[in-house]
Amino acid sequence: MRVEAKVPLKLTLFGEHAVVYDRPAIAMTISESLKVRVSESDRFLIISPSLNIRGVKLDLNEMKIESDEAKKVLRYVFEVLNYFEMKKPVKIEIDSTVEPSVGLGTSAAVIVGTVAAYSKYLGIDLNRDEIAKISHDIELKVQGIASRMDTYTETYGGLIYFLPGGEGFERIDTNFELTAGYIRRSMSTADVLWRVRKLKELNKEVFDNILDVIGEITNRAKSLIIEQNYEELGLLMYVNHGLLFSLGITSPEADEIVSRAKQLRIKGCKISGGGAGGSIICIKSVEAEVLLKSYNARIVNSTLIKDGVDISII
Ligand SMILES: Nc1ncnc2c1ncn2[C@@H]1O[C@H](COP(=O)(O)OP(=O)(O)OP(=O)(O)O)[C@@H](O)[C@H]1O
Ligand SMILES: C[C@@](O)(CCO)CC(=O)[O-]
Ligand SMILES: [Mg+2]
Repeated sequence: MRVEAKVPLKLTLFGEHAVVYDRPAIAMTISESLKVRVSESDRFLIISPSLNIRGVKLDLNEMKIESDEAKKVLRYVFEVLNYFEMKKPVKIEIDSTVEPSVGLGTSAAVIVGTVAAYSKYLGIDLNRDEIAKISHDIELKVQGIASRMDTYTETYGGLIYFLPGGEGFERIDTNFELTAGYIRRSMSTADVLWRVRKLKELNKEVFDNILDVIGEITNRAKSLIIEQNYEELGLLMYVNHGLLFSLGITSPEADEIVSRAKQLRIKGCKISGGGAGGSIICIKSVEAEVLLKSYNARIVNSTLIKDGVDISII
């Protein structure tokens, strides 16, 4: 039997990082996706063509490759297999339409896809809430810090508003067109999350005030998305980006792109996701695409997808 889980990737519209501290956030699934295929094998095999591993140690006698880096980047998959007590050995193939670690929720997608496909292969029927909860718990275990946003958005799909307090979420039933792309990153989202945590410990009051303003922006943005008022919404994107800059989450290149966007009167632009480079979203326009391309950004298909993870027996 071969089971395939197709997971839509996601863009964070507002509230990244703030959502980790129980502020609201808005995210949406897009046409880019990551697939996890699970099939019979006499030993555990993980195949992921888009992963680049730096540094290996080769035991020539045994012709075995050892890599600490490989162990680190595959921890998300390992923790899923551990959760299911590695009941049956399988071959796991991971194919993504984008590179790893670009601010599009690839870490969450690897987890959601492996949970969905491996549980189905084992004959365990999980509903979407169970897939989302198990996946969030695993992302939190691997990273040490994580909100429910990415794993729940990719499990359920659509344009989703996460309520303050870190519990509920609700679907926003409207369309929303963006121009999006990603540039190179200097670190993983987990690294950025821990750097931001240190900042919070330095000055909790200032940190919390900034997060409160991001929360207010996110709540206002929810209404503007529903009203399709992209003029005011775009202004809030610039403000949200500026607040992420104040928390050290952006990157010089991303800041330059967003500043140029404002200069070019592009309605709105901000980083999206973990930061340190990665994904950038703008209110849809030809100028935005030309700008992102001029910085060698990889343009992504940001068409809103209303369905979450899809599991099939192939
Ligand atoms: N195709 C893949 N195969 C195996 N592991 C992957 C793959 N893509 C991503 N990963 C795992 O996810 C990690 C990247 O997670 P990270 O959170 O930094 O990026 P992201 O999820 O794309 O961005 P964000 O969390 O900001 O949305 C990689 O280092 C690797 O461990
Ligand atoms: C940066 C962050 O808010 C979004 C990463 O896509 C982390 C999280 O919510 O777990
Ligand atoms: Mg991630």
